[in-house]
This record gives sequence, structure tokens and C-alpha cells, in this order.
Amino acid sequence: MTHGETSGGFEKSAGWLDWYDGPRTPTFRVPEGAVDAHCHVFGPGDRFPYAPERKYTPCDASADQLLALRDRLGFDRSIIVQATCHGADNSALVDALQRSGGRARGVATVRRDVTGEQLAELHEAGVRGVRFNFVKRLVDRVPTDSLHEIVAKVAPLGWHVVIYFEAEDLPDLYDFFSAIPTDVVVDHMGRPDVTKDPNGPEFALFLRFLRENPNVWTKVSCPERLSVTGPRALDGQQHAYTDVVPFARRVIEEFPDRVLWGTDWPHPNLTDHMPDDGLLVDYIPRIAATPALQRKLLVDNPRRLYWPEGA
Ligand SMILES: O=C(O)/C=C(\CC(=O)C(=O)O)C(=O)O
Repeated sequence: MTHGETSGGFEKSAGWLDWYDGPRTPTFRVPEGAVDAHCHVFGPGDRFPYAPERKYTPCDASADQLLALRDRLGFDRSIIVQATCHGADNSALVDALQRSGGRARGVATVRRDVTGEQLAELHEAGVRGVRFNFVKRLVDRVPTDSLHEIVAKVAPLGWHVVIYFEAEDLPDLYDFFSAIPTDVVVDHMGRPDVTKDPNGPEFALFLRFLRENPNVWTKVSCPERLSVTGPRALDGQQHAYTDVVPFARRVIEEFPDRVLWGTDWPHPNLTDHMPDDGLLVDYIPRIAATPALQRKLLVDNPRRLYWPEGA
């Protein structure tokens, strides 16, 4: 399959930026056994059609292309997260998990009427969590009683809940999130506004959320999505996304055992640039400054959450 294509008769959303083809080999060597803890597969549309209720149509990004990127960047394993363009049809995700030969685990989207049998099949394929998305441009709001029902169904399997929301919505969602009994993983530090002070009240609420809830973890990923002043991870830039660094450093230093990092490949819905994933990996030592922190972020933490049985 070629880069930049969307198959199956689908047409990419207007202005769609395709993932970066041919990323450079990172200068930073990730530690052995490192896990890319946030990435997606899209289609291909001719095998895994995009969901009718989707809010965007992406460029195809197949499992084989994802696994090739994993190898190029030096990662050993991947956590593949169901994206909203596939709705609650997890077949592309399951196919990718199967192709990984046990070197990927998944986070699915399910509806309240999901059956025990369907959950058991997802578990067998390697799914270990469900994602609740509260970003308004991506999904229609799902009532919280339905989310409670889903939590009650997946908790006995030992699964966790991944939550994706924007910082301005945390005050309203705080109590609901705090009541989730399973482990909870926040996507992209709850999307802080990085033009604000990392020591100011908005980010303080997010830090308080982590402090008060020892079952809450966070991904410190997606500087390319959060950054306002860049510079962008392109053309050999070794100091990309400087404005996001203090936020991620703060979280990693206070909660070193509850942080995860992922590429977010193939970077859906970016509007102003598409990063070179090799340079994105070079951002990691700027937020996790020591080998000990890098090891926790990239190896120990994701393995504890996704491969608790070891191996
Ligand atoms: O890739 C991400 O994490 C972020 C996304 C897409 C997404 O989450 C989805 O479609 O489910 C975004 O902000 O558009």
C-alpha cells in the first residue's frame, strides 16, 4: 500500500495532512524493550471501512506501516488505541494486534450493549482497556450512565479506562473521572493550554487530579498537538516543541511511575504541520532527563500496565 492513499472509495477530509513518510532514525536511542504507548491504525478503508458516524476521514495507516515505523524508531512494542474514525468497530485494531505477534496491546471503543463474549474475544486479541472520548469535535457526547455500565463490564477483566478530554472540561468531569474504580489513563496530559503558566491554576487542577487519585496515569505525549510556538519537529530540529517541555517535565518528575509516552502516529487531525517521528523521539530526553526516568516512562510503566504478567 502506498503512502497518502485512502482506499475503499473514501475521501480524506479537506485539508488532511498525511503522515510523514521516511522519518529519520532518531538520535536518541530508546531503551531496550521500549513501548510506543499511543498510536493508531486507520483502515485501510477497503478492508476496514471507516465508521458512518465518524467526524473525519483519514489517510489510511495500516498495521504493517505502523509495525515498520515501530522498528525504525527502535521500539519493541506498541499500544494501539482505537480512534473515533472507526467508531466501535474494533476490527482494524484486532487485526493489527494479531499481526504484531504479541508485541502490541490495544485500547478499544465499546458500546454499553457489548457482550461478555465480545469482550472475551477482544481480551484474547490483546485489548486491555477502553477509551472514553470527551473531545467535542471528535464525538457526540455519550451519557455517563452508559459509561458506568461499560466500566462495570470491563473492570472484572482487569482492564483500565483511557480518557481523552480538553483542559477546559476537566472541572466538569473531575468528579466523574475520580469515581472510576479501575486504573485510568489520561491522553496527552489532558490537553493543557501551553500558553498558560505551567505553575498556574489550570495545570494545577490537572496535577491535583493525579495527586488525589493514585489510580490515574497520564500520557505525556503529543507535543506536536499542544505546541503553539514550536519549533516544529522537522528539518533536523533538535529542540522541537519547547513550549510543551515544562508541562511534561513537571508531570514526569512528580509522577515518574504513572507516565507513558507514545508517538500518536499517524497524527490525526493536525492542521498546520506533520512531524517527522524520528525527531519526535528526540524530544523524549528533554522531558525525561535521566536514564532512570526514561526507563520508567518507556519500559517499566507501560509493561506494568499492559503486560503485568511479565515477558
Ligand atoms: O490521536 C489522538 O490521540 C488524537 C486525536 C484523534 C483521536 O483521538 C480519535 O480520533 O480518536 C485528535 O485529537 O484528533
